[in-house]
Amino acid sequence: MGAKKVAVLGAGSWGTALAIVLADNGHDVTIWARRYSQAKEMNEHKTNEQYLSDVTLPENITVTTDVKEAVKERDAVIISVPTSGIREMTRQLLEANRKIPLVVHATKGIEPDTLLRVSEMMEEEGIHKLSSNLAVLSGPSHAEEVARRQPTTVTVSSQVMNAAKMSQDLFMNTQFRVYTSQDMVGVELGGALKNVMALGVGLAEGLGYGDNAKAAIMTRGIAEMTRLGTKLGADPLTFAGLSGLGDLIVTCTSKYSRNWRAGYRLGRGVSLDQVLEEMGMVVEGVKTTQAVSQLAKKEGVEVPITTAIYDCLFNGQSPVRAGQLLMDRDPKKETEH
Ligand SMILES: NC(=O)c1ccc[n+]([C@@H]2O[C@H](COP(=O)([O-])OP(=O)(O)OC[C@H]3O[C@@H](n4cnc5c(N)ncnc54)[C@H](O)[C@@H]3O)[C@@H](O)[C@H]2O)c1
Ligand SMILES: O=P(O)(O)OC[C@H](O)CO
Repeated sequence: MGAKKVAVLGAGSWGTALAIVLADNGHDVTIWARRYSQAKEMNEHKTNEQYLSDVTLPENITVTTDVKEAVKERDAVIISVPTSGIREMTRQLLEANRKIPLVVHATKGIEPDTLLRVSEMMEEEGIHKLSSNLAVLSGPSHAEEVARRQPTTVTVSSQVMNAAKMSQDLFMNTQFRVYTSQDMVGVELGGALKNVMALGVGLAEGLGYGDNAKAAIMTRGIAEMTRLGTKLGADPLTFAGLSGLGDLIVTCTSKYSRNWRAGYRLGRGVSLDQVLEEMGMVVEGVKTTQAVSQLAKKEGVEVPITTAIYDCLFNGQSPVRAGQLLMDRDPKKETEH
């Protein structure tokens, strides 16, 4: 593929790491950052100290705080802001009013209250007026490793196969291997739901529980994710892939995982407000836990692990008691739904 002009909206850890992949592929990359001081640092010093320290940005990345400028004459726009910023970001994109051949979002969450996936939020805001090619990029990929060119595999998914293929061509390189999928529902849900399980594993480890508890939450967690996802129209096999099991493994076991770290601190008895303040970066799993609890109730799907985590986060439940209640449920067959 020839060099393209690409905009990345979001200068956090993930937006910056994806911009590095794109710049390595020879594309001309413009990042949109919210804060002028950050844009200035990235342009002048080629660093992003707050979100990705020890990384030098390639020369073919420029940074602006003007969305219109960022998306001018771009072949593709990548959106990498937290779920809470998706609507505003899409509105700003619509205000810029430029047709875009390809839009890829890389956000992992579900909106509380509306219970919509990220692509559904974007559709509701009218993204189709700018582009008929909307894809999601997801999978086991911590920004810290991607930015250091460590081997990583992800999935790009779109209902439009050509959009998935275009995304694959844009991002793929020898350290960043990209698979395609047409199960956007499953890929988006996998990326969002694994964050809830990572909070749970962190909580358990914060309590001092060991690898058995970790394996239990991960394995019964993927069963729970698959059960809810299938009810919402996803292909169950997607949950065995990179955007499901793959991302669950990395987020529940990596030292870089913010969701795991937040859960761990909660398990050590630190309050949710303090944990979020300490983190200084988005911990998507917290709001997603609220959303998944509501979604499961609405769909009549049993999600005992999510419910236990929800109670710890929002109902003052003690993590020890929540764990005990999970263990004391009625006996079941392993494959029972
Ligand atoms: N960090 C990773 O390794 C990683 C990997 C894969 C996916 N993701 C996902 O990517 C998304 C972004 O995460 P991140 O790690 O870059 O977060 P981050 O906390 O590192 O950075 C968030 C960025 O978004 C900006 N922002 C915050 N609220 C905003 C809003 N309302 N509107 C516009 N911009 C806003 C911040 O200024 C910051 O630049 C999340 O959904 C996350 O789950 C992260
Ligand atoms: O650091 P986390 O827990 O937000 O996870 C980041 C990515 O989703 C891992 O693939």
